[in-house]
Amino acid sequence: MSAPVTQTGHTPAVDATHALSPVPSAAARRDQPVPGRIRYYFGPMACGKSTLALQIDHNHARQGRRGLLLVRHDRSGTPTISSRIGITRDAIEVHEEMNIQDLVRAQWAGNQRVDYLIVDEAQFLSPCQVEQLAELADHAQVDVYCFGLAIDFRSHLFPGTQRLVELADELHPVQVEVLCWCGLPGKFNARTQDNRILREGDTVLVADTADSDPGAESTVRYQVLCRRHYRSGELGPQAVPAGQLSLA
Ligand SMILES: Nc1ncnc2c1ncn2[C@@H]1O[C@H](COP(=O)(O)OP(=O)(O)O)[C@@H](O)[C@H]1O
Ligand SMILES: Cc1cn([C@H]2C[C@H](O)[C@@H](COP(=O)(O)O)O2)c(=O)[nH]c1=O
Repeated sequence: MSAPVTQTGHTPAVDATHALSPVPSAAARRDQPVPGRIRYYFGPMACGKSTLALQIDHNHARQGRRGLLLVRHDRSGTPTISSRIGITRDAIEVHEEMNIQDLVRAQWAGNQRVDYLIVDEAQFLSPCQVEQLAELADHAQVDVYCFGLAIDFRSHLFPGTQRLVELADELHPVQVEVLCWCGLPGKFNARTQDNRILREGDTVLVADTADSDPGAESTVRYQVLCRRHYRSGELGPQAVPAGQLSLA
C-alpha cells in the first residue's frame, strides 16, 4: 500500500502512532479489573466432558475458589453433573427462562462470592443465556467453564454452541477420542432406533450411548460415528460390549 499524498502533493512523514488510539499504560491497566474468561470444551458424546468439568471444579475448589455448578438436561434426569466414570455432583438446573446473571446476583445477595461457573450440557443453553455468561465474565470477572456437544444428531451446531463458539475466549476440543465402529475417531452423534439412524426429530432428546435396556425394542439411543459412516448410515456389525473396565 502506498503512503497517503497531501493536497499539496507532499508525502507526510510516517507517524507510527497515527492510526490507532493508544492503549492504556501498564500502570493505568493495573486499575482495570481483568475480565473473566469463557472457555468452551466440546466433543462428541461420552468423550469425557462431564468428567473434565468435575475435575476442573475440584481443582479450583480445593484452592479456595468458590464456584457454582450448572447443568441443563443431564442424562440422569436429575440436576447433577454425572460422569460415566462414576463421579457425580449436585448442580443447579438451568431452566429455559432462567437468567444466569440473576442467579449469580442472588448468591452475592447471600454474601456468597462467585469466582467461577461450571456449565455442563452447555449446548442446551439459549443464545441469550450465553450472552448472560459473557456479561458475567466481562463485568463481574467470573470465569466461565462450559462443556458440551458441538453438533446435534443432524450434524448441525446447537444454537447454544454456536453462540459459545462466537463469544468464547478459548475453544478446546476434548482430547480423548471416541472411536467409530470402524476404528476412526468419531465426531458425529447419530441418533438411532432399531439399528438405523434417525434423521428427523426434535433437537433435544435426552438419552445415552449405552443401551439402557438391551432386551427392549425400539430404544432410542446415540452412537458416535465417523463422518463416512454417519453419512452412509452404516452402524457397524453389532453393538460393542459397553464396559471394558470394571468400576467395581
Ligand atoms: N468403565 C470405564 N473405565 C474407564 N473409563 C471409563 C469407563 N466408563 C467410562 N469411561 C470414560 O469416561 C468417558 C465418558 O465420560 P463422561 O464424562 O461421562 O463423558 P461426556 O460427558 O463427554 O458424555 C469415556 O470416554 C471413558 O473415557
Ligand atoms: C446429539 C444429541 C444429543 N442430545 C442429548 C443426549 C444426551 O442426553 C446429551 C449429551 O450427553 P453427553 O454428556 O454429551 O453424553 O444430549 C440431544 O438432546 N440431541 C442431540 O441431537
